[in-house]
Formats: sequence, structure tokens, C-alpha cells
Amino acid sequence: MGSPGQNAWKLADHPKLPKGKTIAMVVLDGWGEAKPDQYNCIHVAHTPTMDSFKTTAPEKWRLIKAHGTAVGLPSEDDMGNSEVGHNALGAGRIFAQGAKLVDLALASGKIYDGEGFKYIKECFDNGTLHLIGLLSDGGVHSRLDQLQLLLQGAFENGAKRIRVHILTDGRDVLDGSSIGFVETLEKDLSNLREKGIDAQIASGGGRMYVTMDRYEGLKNLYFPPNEGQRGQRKKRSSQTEILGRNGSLLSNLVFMGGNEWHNDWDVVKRGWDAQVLGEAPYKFRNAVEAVKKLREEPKANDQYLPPFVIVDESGNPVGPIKDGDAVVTFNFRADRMAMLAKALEYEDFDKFDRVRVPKIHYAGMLQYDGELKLPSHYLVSPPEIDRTSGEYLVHNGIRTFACSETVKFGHVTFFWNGNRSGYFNQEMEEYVEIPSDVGITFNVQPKMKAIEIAEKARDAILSGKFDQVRVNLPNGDMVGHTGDIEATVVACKVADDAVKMIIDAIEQVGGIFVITADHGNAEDMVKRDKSGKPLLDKNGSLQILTSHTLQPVPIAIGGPGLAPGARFRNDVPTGGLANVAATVMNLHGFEAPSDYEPTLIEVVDN
Ligand SMILES: O=C(O)[C@H](O)COP(=O)(O)O
Ligand SMILES: [Mn+2]
Ligand SMILES: [Mn+2]
Repeated sequence: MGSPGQNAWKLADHPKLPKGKTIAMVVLDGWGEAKPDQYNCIHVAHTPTMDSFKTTAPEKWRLIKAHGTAVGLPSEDDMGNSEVGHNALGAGRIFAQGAKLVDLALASGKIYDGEGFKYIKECFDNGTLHLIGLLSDGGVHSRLDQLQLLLQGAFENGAKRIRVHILTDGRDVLDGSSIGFVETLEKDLSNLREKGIDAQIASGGGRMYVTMDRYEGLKNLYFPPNEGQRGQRKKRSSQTEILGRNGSLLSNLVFMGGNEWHNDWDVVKRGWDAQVLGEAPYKFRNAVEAVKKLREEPKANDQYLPPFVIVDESGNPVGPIKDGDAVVTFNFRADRMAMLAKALEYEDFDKFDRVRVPKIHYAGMLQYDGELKLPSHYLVSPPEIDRTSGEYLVHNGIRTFACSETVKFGHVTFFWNGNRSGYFNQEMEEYVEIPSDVGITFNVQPKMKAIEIAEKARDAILSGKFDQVRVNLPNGDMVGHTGDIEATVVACKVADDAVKMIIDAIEQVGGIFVITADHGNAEDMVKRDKSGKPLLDKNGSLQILTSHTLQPVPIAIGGPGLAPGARFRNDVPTGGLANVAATVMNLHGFEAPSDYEPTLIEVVDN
């Protein structure tokens, strides 16, 4: 569906709720609701503000679904994630997401009839097909079974030489699980070799250290005066030691001439060197050996494995990308593939020295950025998320402020707006990115920029210049992904402090707050059996859960501007993140469009 005409953007007045109240819309990233025990960091942490919503105003607090089909994922076994969560929050409807769309295209075989596949197929006779992406069954950025089907489909469609460039996970799945995924892939490739094609793993590295950086390239980033552009940030020393869990050194992870940890083209360059140039500090004869060996380093983990290439008996890399080859990035999720897509696609490119730019046919699994049309070739069309709440509200006079720190900035802007970069109307919107800490993993600085984000939100609320002030507080999620329980407790406390600061400002201006989360993470830090008992690994150690969860998330409304009779209805028991947009439109004094998921609130006459 295209954009409605100007009149169609007009929202009807809500019959009972007034306009003109300032609304704080707060997303706690990775903050689910789970049984209280010692591995529930939200329970362990001192979080009086979030606790008070539940205990003092139970009719204005409830749980909503944040995983599975409620956010457009294929099944109820799929945990939520930031992309689908913020898409649902912003769009007010449930769209079949990348994971699902790729499943359907593979199952029907339509993927092979599409323009994207035809384009890469042109190289099958004389070139190599390279597949680059995250190797796990996490289902957040990619899925192993989709890669397996694609390999089989490529073989059936005439690919003669295939090279897979793997990125190990340990973030959406258990740390250490990479070895198993690589073994499975090796078996599949060996089966293909028996069928007469030359198929091998060519390179690899940990997702957070190699290739999968995010949010460097989204356009229209707003930098307030005096905060500096990213490019002008101070460089760190040429060899930055990386602090790992509990502050220890990940001794094999030393930036060579590096400077920034996140949002860093060096991450993409490390991948480029291995994947395209066939150059990496570590060389192995096979990938299982590579991952096993690199994990022997005491502080090593799947997320941060250094780059490696696979070499033949003469020591030559088995799969650099060359002229005439085809390349597919098989992640369906955009944020951590967009930077590589630029490096592969753009002729004019100055982010790092590519050294050699092979003439290739490149396609993404999906198109990662609809505004930039990046990449121009893709195997499956992305979800068409249109008519988001942000766009409606801007058309209805709502002035919006959105803010987070770098690692989640695109979540409250790009994902919120339906994977669209930039403003709807720059006159009415202001997006502020606070640069994230660099050169560390976030368990070392679990407070991150929560207080700075809250201060920006507070100032925006008090300024009177905005009707909606929207933030993402990243702590529970980003620290939860490190698997460091102690640090995650600190992270949850500071997120609670930040919420307090924001609702205090709302109190001062007579506004309304809506506090929710995009999916679970910090509320459960261990892998459990079916009965909920924490699982131990074969050495008797706890299996730490670095990933998101299947838990529901809380939503709380309140503030002096909330109409006295407003409360959660009890006839939407299955409500999920997609119901929040209509709720917020109501609180701004509007009815939601009729095809939006129903509002969570009602107004009873007192
Ligand atoms: O990309 C990541 O960091 C993880 O895979 C998912 O986390 P997010 O969905 O919260 O960004
Ligand atoms: Mn998230
Ligand atoms: Mn996360």
C-alpha cells in the first residue's frame, strides 16, 4: 500500500482523551518479566521506579507479548529482537518479518525465480558463489536452515563453486555453540562436494569483531552543535586493549591501528580483508579447527573471535572474492549488514581502503535500506512497513524528539519508522544520537549513556518544544548480551534511575509517560531446562544466556496528564508490542487508523 493522500493522514479526534499533553515514550531495551530468582538481574537490581508501576497502579501496568508471531516472526519459539520489536511499536501493525519472508520464498522456491537470484546466477558458469553471514540458528539476523536450503538451491541451479564466509555468533545463541554450527555446515558442504561441486568454508571471524558493525552509515544523523561529528571523535591509541568479561584482557583481540570498538569501519575492514582479499592474522586448513583453536584462548568467545582464512596445502587462501564472482550476504536483518553492503556495492567509497574491488554480482538476502535502495539486488523483498505512527503523528501536528546512544539510535528512529532513515518532517522532529562508549564491551561500563539519554529527554520535555519525547535505554540488553550477571544488575539499576529522571520531568509539565520494552534479555541470564531449572555445561558451569528471551515485557502508563478514567482494558489479553502505537495515538488525543492493532486502553467515567 502506498502513502495515503494528505487528507487520509488526518486522524480523528479521540472522543474522550485531550490533546496537548507531552508524552514520554520510553523503551527499556532487553527488559522482560520473569520469575524472580538470582539470575533475573531486574529482580536482583534495585529498581524502585519500575517496581512502583506494578505495585501502586496495577490497572495501569500490564504485560504484552514481544516475541514470535506477535511481532511477525515465524513461530512462537522465536525470541523477540530490537528490529521486529521497534518495527511493531512504531508501525502499530504486525508485518511478516524478514525471517518469515525468507522462509516462505525458500519453501515455495520463488526465491530462485526472482531478479536477485537470476542476477547472481549469471556468474555460476565461470565464477564462484560466495555466501557471507551469521552462522547460527538464532533467527535474529539469519538462520542456519535458510543457509542450508540456499546452498542446496544454488547447487540445483547450477552453482559449481561455492565459498561460505562465516561469522560466529554466541550472542543470539549460547557462547560455544559455534563449533556445532560449523560442524553441521562442514557436513553439508562435504555432501555437496560428493555431488561434484567445489564447496568450502573460506573465512570466518566473530560477529562483533568482524563485519557486523551497525549504524555507521544511516544518513541524516543529527548531531547537535558542540557534540561533534563521529568522524571528528578522538582516536584512541593505535593498539587498544580490549577489556573482556570482568575487566580481564582478551589478549588476542588487540586492535591493530584501531580506535573505535562500535560503529567502526575497522570491523567491516577486518571482514573485507579476509573475505575479499584472503588476508587474516590466522590461517587454518579447516574452519572447525579454526574455531576450536581460537576458542582455546582463555578469554575468547564466539562473538569476538579474530578473523581467519582457510588455506590450501600450499598456504593459499581457498576463497578470496574475485572478478566475475557472485556474492550473497545471507542475513535478512538490515542493521548489521548495511555497512558491508555499502563496501560491496558502492563504487565511490572512502570508509577504508578496499585495496582490490572485485567486479561482482552482489545481492543481499533482503534489501537492507529502502531509502538508499541498498543493495540494489536482493533475493527476497523486505516487509513493506508503511504508514507508521511516527508519520501519522507528524502529519497531525505532533512534534517529536527521539534519542538514544549510538548502539540503539537507529532503533528509535530507523526501526521505529519502518526501516526508513531520516526525518519525515525535519521542522517537526529532532533526533539526537549520543555517541556510545568505544573500545570496551559494555559490562565494563554498564551504566552506558543512560543518564545522558535521560537528561536529553528531560531537557526536551521541559523545553515545551515537543509533544512526544521518545528514547531507548540500552543497558539491560547491551550488558545482558555480555553474559556478565553482576554488570547486568548495575545496568538494570541505572536504567531504572533514568526512567525516574524522565517521569520526574513529565510530572513537572503535567504530561503522560508510557514505559515499555522491546523484548526480554536481562530478566533471565541462564539457560534452563523445561521445568525452569538452570542448566550446567559438561564442566559443571552454569550455561550463561547471552541472548534475548521469549518473555513478555511490561508496559506502564501514568503521569499527571493521564485522564483520570484512563486504564488498561482487560479485553485484549493477547496484546503485544503492535498494540502500543494505537495506545500512544489515543494518549495524544487521536483515534488510531482502523487497521492498526487495537489500543490497550479505555477511559471509564469516574
Ligand atoms: O544485533 C544484536 O546485537 C543482537 O543480535 C540482537 O540484539 P538487538 O535485537 O537488541 O539489537
Ligand atoms: Mn532490543
Ligand atoms: Mn539485543
